Amino acid sequence: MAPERCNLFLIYGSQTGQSKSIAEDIKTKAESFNYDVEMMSMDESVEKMPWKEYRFLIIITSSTGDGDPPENAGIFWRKIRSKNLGNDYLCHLEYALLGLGDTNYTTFLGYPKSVEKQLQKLGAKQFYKSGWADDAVGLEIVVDPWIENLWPALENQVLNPQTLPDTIPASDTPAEQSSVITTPELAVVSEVEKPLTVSYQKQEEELEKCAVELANLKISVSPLSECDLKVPVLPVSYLELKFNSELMFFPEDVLRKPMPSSRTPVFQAKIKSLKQLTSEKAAKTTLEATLEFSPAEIEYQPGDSIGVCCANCPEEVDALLHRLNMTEQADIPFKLRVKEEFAAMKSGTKPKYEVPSHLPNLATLRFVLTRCCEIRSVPRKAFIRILAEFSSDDAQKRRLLELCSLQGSDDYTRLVRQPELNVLDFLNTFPSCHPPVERLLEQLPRLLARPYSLSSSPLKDPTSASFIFNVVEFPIQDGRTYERKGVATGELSRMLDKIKTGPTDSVGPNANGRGFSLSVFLRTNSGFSLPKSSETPLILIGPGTGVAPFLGFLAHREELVKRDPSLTCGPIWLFYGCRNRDHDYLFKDDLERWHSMGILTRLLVTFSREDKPSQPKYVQELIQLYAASLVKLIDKGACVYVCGDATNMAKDVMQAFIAAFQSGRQLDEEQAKKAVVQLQIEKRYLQDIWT
Ligand SMILES: Cc1cc2nc3c(=O)[nH]c(=O)nc-3n(C[C@H](O)[C@H](O)[C@H](O)COP(=O)(O)O)c2cc1C
Repeated sequence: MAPERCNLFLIYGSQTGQSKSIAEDIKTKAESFNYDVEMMSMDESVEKMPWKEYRFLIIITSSTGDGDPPENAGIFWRKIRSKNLGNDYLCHLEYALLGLGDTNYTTFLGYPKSVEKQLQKLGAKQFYKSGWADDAVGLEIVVDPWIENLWPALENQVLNPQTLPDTIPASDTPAEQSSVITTPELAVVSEVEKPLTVSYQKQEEELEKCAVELANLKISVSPLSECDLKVPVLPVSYLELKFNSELMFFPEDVLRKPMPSSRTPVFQAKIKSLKQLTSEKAAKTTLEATLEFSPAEIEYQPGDSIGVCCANCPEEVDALLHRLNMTEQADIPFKLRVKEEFAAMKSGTKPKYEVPSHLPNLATLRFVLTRCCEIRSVPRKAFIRILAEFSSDDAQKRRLLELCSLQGSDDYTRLVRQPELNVLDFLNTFPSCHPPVERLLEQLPRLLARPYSLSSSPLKDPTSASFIFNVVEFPIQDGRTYERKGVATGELSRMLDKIKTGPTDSVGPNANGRGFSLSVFLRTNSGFSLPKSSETPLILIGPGTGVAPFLGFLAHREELVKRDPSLTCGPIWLFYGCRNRDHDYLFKDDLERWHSMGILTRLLVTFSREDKPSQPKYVQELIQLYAASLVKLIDKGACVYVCGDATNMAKDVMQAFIAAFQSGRQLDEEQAKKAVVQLQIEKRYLQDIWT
């Protein structure tokens, strides 16, 4: 309980919705403790600067791009760095900060760390140790205990303001960060749920029945199966659905609305072509989509990407509706609102509960589950707590409680998060669980647009743009109860199947029925664009589909040279990697043509699955081979661009450049690392990478 009526200012910076959803949880919990909470994005908070009416500030923010602010936190960042702010500008503020990042990125927690330093510079005092959560191992490992311990810290601070700890400076290295996140003083003190006793004999009978791959998800072992559990508080049920077949629902009105992450309008782009680039023998299937639009709708630059507002797989939505026993109501319009008891508010105050912003007030279940909700999202622990509540079988209920408990954190990470299970996997695995659909709508996050780097140049054709992607596939294993493809890549591959098997006229979903279309918006990426001068040497590293933006760069250069043959151009080196030259050497003809024209100075390709021991397998090995020339190019002002997999490739490539600087400039490892960091600071080592 809040020791006195107390205001909290809660702000979030979120690119893909995780920080926002954590902030929402904190708000709910804070209100249950009787705090008054004002919550908004970091950018929205700028108008309220300098927050004079608040004493306590809670910040939840992630890092995106390459240690950059999320899209709703950039204005905030500019504001707190304004030169005219004095060192005491925020000295009245006491803050707690939770940073979200991913150790796969070289600038782990870049933005939250920078925010913390800047807050301290402006005089803000830390009242609770910052939490640094790592998406690579599971955010909840840090987030859950950080939230649990926030309340005693806050209460203590309200009661004993003199005990404000000395501000703990933001740490810089990942090693320091991980020691912070695992610190034992974050031990949880939470409400203890009355332990549930269940018959384990029954569980053993179940074990025999269930498939081996589900056994671990469904069945626990001692000591977890025997201990008392600390589980999350059951979230309030606040939404209400009222079906009314006389209501009229127009999906187009909802689909035209901008996504929170889109700075540019969402529009319908026709698919001009969709084709498979890889041979049937290739291990991965790569497709190329070309979109058609009017130049007024989108004006892009090479290096930009496109956000595809995708739809969930219809069969999966059907299965979910069926499992929720809602098939018959699937297409009946409904009105969605906050239950009366929660909507009630004092005049002038904000309501405690609102219909989530990604859900329309009027829609059908099929529509919201197809277009609005991320039905593939990994259920958070609070959601699993709800699933437990609606399970009639004691053993299943107990197992669900274990999976969301503090004691079951390892199981949650290993059995739920790592295999990326979703709510349908849970409903399939726990057949006695029958949650009302409103509970899903309260918990499922927004279906996010999927970004793809554009692989074309507007100079070649301003009315079209292409992107390439691998069709992601997840087999039935590790608890996944059905086979699936990626959401957007699956949707595009289903379109391709229809194109292959029938005339597009009969199946096309767009207005005139002639073909297919996609809801898209442009995502500019000024941090990955071509240098202003065509004379700057370029070192491009993009194995697999990471080559996409570089195809745009090269097509752009080709057009520039066509328009002005006297243009002076610096050298371009491309490091590209495939598995096998016969199956997935994408854009071979274009690349060789650019090479023979002199647009591309060096075309260096590795083939990782060809049995030729003397040849390098991966791009980083090629970089090592050409280290001396690359260092010379960098000394002449070259920009290095890296695009593709963040988990291994980007780290190995950076390591290869560190080694190149060591040998090329006779530096020790520390000095070589600093040289790469210096390149990053000068915006000459640029990354567009993904996990
Ligand atoms: C395109 C992209 C870029 C990212 N860049 C970074 C980064 O530079 N540093 C980092 O620590 N985490 C990075 N991350 C990881 C996110 O910060 C992490 O997944 C976080 O949980 C996302 O929270 P949000 O949904 O609130 O934005 C990146 C994630 C994506 C998708």
